Amino acid sequence: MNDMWMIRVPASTSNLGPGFDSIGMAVDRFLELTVTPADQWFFKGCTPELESLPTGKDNLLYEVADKLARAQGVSLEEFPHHVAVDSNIPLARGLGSSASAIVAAIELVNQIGQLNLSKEEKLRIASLEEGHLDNVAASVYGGLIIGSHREECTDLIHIDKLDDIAFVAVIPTYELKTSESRKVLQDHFSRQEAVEASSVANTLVAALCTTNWVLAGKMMELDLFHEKARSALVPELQLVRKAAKAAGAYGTFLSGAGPTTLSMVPVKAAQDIAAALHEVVPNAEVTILKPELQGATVCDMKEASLLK
Ligand SMILES: Nc1ncnc2c1ncn2[C@@H]1O[C@H](COP(=O)(O)OP(=O)(O)OP(=O)(O)O)[C@@H](O)[C@H]1O
Ligand SMILES: N[C@@H](CCO)C(=O)O
Repeated sequence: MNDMWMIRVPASTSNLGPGFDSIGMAVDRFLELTVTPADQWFFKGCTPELESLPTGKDNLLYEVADKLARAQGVSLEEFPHHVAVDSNIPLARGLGSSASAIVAAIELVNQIGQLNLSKEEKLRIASLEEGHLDNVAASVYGGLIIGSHREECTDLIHIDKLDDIAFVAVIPTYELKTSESRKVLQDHFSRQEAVEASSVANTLVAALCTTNWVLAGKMMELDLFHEKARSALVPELQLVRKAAKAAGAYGTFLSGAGPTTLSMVPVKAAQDIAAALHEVVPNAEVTILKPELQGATVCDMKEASLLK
């Protein structure tokens, strides 16, 4: 890569209701790193939100990159770079900002250290770093991913037949850290609860894989793994769900650990459903997101200008 180059990583939603920690989808918001050789490492946030993040080696991007570099026998110290960090993925809203940073960091080391990591290797490294695969896998692969991350192995299926659907996102002004949102989760399920919860998840997967959006939307609203426990942290979830369904949405779910809610909708109805939801939650940002089929990419600045 010549003097200046770019890493572009899509945002992601995850869970999609009952696909807890195992289903993710990339959406058309992006983290973009512009990387230039320099005499020391420096991370410059290009938005007010990102300007609040560390500029040095305590930035998550460097922390993840350095951990991988050391494991691969690469010394980042010897290859300092200036990294301009731009992103329209809000922090702590359930749209995978930290996951996009983890994936970007892996791409950074892969490029600087000329590691030639495969997508599967990037997936494994990112899933081990994040602790679950849903957001990071969607950011690596793009599209829809359905997978299982276990101590010994990470497996997934990648789906990119996602025509005719969009998401109406309701992004509240308040933050909800994933770490906080995971603290309220139920630790134990009875056999009957586990069987019912997994039956809903299995049917969601089958519906997504066969583009049966009506059935997928129904299953998205029947989660038993996490949304009930989290509804106290995101009080508007039921209100949005009811209003979105009345306006023609397939279904509404908590995006990742929240607080953003996503309503899966027919593309042609997206604008009308967004207007209906804006009425219901006037203080939140209501916006339309589309599935993003392109996963993380590294390119020179000429190619980068074509991506916009
Ligand atoms: N684009 C980024 N660049 C550098 N560091 C980031 C970036 N996004 C997130 N981080 C780091 O990760 C931490 C957690 O990220 P975030 O605040 O987005 O919450 P989250 O709950 O992990 O994820 P989500 O964004 O899905 O809600 C942040 O406090 C920040 O230190
Ligand atoms: N599956 C994770 C996603 C976090 O972004 C959770 O729900 O906690």
